[in-house]
Amino acid sequence: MPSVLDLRGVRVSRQARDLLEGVDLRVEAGEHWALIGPNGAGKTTLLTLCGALGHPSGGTVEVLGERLGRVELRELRTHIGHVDPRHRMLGDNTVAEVVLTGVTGTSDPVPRWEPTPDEADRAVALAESVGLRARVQARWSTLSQGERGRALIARALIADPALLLLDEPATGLDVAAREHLLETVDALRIAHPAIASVTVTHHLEDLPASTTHAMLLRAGRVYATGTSDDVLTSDLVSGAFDFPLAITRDAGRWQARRA
Ligand SMILES: Nc1ncnc2c1ncn2[C@@H]1O[C@H](COP(=O)(O)OP(=O)(O)OP(=O)(O)O)[C@@H](O)[C@H]1O
Repeated sequence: MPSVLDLRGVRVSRQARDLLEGVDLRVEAGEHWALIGPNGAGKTTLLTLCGALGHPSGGTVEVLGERLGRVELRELRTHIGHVDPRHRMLGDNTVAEVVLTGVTGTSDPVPRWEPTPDEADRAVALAESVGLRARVQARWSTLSQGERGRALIARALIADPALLLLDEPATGLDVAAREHLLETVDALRIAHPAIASVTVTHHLEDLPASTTHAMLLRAGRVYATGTSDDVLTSDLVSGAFDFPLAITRDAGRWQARRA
């Protein structure tokens, strides 16, 4: 079986600057990766390639066994759930409508497109599974930031993705909403054991306990990569951030403070 993600020697250049250089990343089914690094390290740029939203300037990127550059990116994207906090929509859609845009792969409901009864049922079931049972018909403008984050996870899951990408899913959430979200992510990893995921975060505290692997990026290069316990050490994280940090792991969760 091909890897879910296989990136080799990847370079991304913009305006004569390398945003990524020499990046290798292989993600297998059932693995849950954290992508960590200081501002501007290239995390979002790397996630863009994983999500088949762009091509590398050099090296090769295979997503779900398909080589970028040789396949239609749009089709490939239907197998990827991408939870992006910058997700924008034009209309004030309901939670159920937002979840269903995961079927059409669009930001807003497609005019004259109707879900099958099965798709409509699945949208409601997924909204319920992320704790939005009472909010299925609520409009986006009335949702809290935590409810929006959970609605976007349900949207990402409706197409049964093999790969889930989470870009700073906990940003802007209060502590209770964050814990709720992390429980949701842990639970879905148990419910869908074959799914692979990559989560970008600035804060180790925002990583679900089910995180299996980590990559530290620094200035567009891989600083460390491997299992989360090998990579999320005080020495390596301090090196990546150029700041003395003490990393601890307690009951599966990580914490960082000044060393
Ligand atoms: N289209 C572009 N043209 C030029 N530079 C870009 C472009 N997109 C991103 N950059 C630059 O590339 C670098 C990496 O950006 P990226 O968003 O991938 O970093 P990041 O690790 O996600 O950062 P942050 O933690 O701040 O979100 C940054 O210095 C950014 O300014």
